[in-house]
Amino acid sequence: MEYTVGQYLATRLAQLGLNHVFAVAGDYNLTLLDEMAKVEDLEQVYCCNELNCGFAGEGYARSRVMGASVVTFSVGAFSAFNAVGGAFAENLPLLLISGAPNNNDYGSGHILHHTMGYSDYRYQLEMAKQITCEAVSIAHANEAPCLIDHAIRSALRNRKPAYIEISCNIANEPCTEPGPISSITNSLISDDESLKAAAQACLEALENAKNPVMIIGGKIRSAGCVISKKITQLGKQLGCPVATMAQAKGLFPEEEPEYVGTYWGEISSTGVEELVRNSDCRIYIGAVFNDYSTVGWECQLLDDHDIWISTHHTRIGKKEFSGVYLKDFIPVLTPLVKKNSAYLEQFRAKNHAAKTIPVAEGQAPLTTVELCRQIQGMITGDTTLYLETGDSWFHGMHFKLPNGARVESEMQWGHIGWSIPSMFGYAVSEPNRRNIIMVGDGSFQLTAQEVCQMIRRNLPVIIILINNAGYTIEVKIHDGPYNRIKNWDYAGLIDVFNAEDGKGLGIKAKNGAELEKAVQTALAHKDGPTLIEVEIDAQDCSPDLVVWGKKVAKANGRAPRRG
Ligand SMILES: Cc1ncc(Cn2nnc(CCOP(=O)(O)OP(=O)(O)O)c2C)c(N)n1
Ligand SMILES: [Mg+2]
Repeated sequence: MEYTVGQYLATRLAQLGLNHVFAVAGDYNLTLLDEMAKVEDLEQVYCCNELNCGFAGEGYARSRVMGASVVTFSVGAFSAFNAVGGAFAENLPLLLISGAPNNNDYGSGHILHHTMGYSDYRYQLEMAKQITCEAVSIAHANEAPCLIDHAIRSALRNRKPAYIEISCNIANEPCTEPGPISSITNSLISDDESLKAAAQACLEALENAKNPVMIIGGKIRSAGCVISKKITQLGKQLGCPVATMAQAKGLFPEEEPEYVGTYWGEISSTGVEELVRNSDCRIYIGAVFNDYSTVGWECQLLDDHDIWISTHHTRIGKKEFSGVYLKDFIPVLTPLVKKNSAYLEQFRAKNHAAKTIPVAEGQAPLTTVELCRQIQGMITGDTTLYLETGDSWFHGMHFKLPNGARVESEMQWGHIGWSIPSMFGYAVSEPNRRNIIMVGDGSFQLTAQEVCQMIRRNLPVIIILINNAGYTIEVKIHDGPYNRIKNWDYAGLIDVFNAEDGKGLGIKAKNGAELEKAVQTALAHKDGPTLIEVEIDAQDCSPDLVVWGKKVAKANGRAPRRG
């Protein structure tokens, strides 16, 4: 088979197991899209705009080995960059591919459309270098295979986005045939000596610990399900209490007896903050300590007794072991550790079991308590629940997840509106899961149009839209007129997106009885999305958000350092 640059790129993506690539057309990428379309098994999925296209690729990367989004130069790529920044912050391998100027124009002094209006077009590559682990520019066909492989390999090894721009007149130029994909997927291996030394140091630390506790953080998400399973085995082998940080909700099976709940400082699950604070050996795995996850820096931070295992290095007490990769370290450590379940038994004896939530009166105005009680009833082992930035984060922490259920959030980047396009990309990859989004009205207004793509592809995503008349999470941090928003008829929007042939459903629910009915309709509706717009009083929010909001406001309001 004769290969062109576009076909080489598409073949590499197909070899990695991608069946879809997200795109928005633009005259710098049309030939590239034509060439990529010639490769079987790699369907092009078109989005409404490049921000959503980037987030769709990010959502796909939450389900597959990576995601890929194709945009046009500058006017497309600049929008997509926000999603690329999010993928970087969330450790997700998204490949952003941009069309680029004709290679004859470089150095010509030509002013081109869709550029900044001067003749040096390298600014986009320089910008991409700041938000990816690798950024390459392809202006000659003979260098394409090597640069494409290098960018993809870097993204996979670093679990970070990468960037490829291809001159528009190169995409259909002939190039060599791709070799075995293993040259790209083979991962770095840990330094053997450091691996053994880290395991030994860890065992000594655990030997001396009376009350070890394992805390799982959000970096594990991008390490993939295989690692999650290995971490579960370690937790069970150790027999100690296991907590998940907010970003890692769902990354440890919650039906396991070792699971104790969410560790989120003062708003942790009952008894968990005290359990972590009183531990004499905290084993953090993939933990991310930022101002939000530490509730304004008021959480237990790393100390000399702690073990911190991250994706690329490990710190045990005062010793650093770089080049010890999580994927290698956990399987080496697990068979060596001794069970130490005394601390877990102590915790269980205090019986922190959550209280049952009573069913609200059916005609009473809907509350977040009743809403969450009903959402809990929707969650099954094949559910993926997206929690959008907002009060949804805090309610989401209290759901009990049956084994197999997944939660996705974006707590490091926190771009409101992320959940709609990211779930679109995720659902393209996983159409048969029960895909549910919990999203606020404020967030929804940023990226709502991607619901029309869910309609176009008959994806049965269930969108629980919380209409609480504004930016409640911001109100609880710091209120002002800027937190009020123009109301929409959110449920009515579905008719707009349906146009003549769509199968989306839009339902309003203002009390428990209407919500019950809407949920049953949504669960039965399989050939399109269902948006359930729930009316919630603006003052009704998670008590955890009120506590968290005050602490974050305090951290934001620290006086400037003098001198
Ligand atoms: C792109 C982007 N722009 C602004 C913000 C700041 N922000 N964070 N949360 C919000 C409000 C979220 O409001 P909703 O989605 O309605 O959520 P809740 O009312 O809290 O349920 C803003 C405006 C942000 N996080 N991301
Ligand atoms: Mg809101």
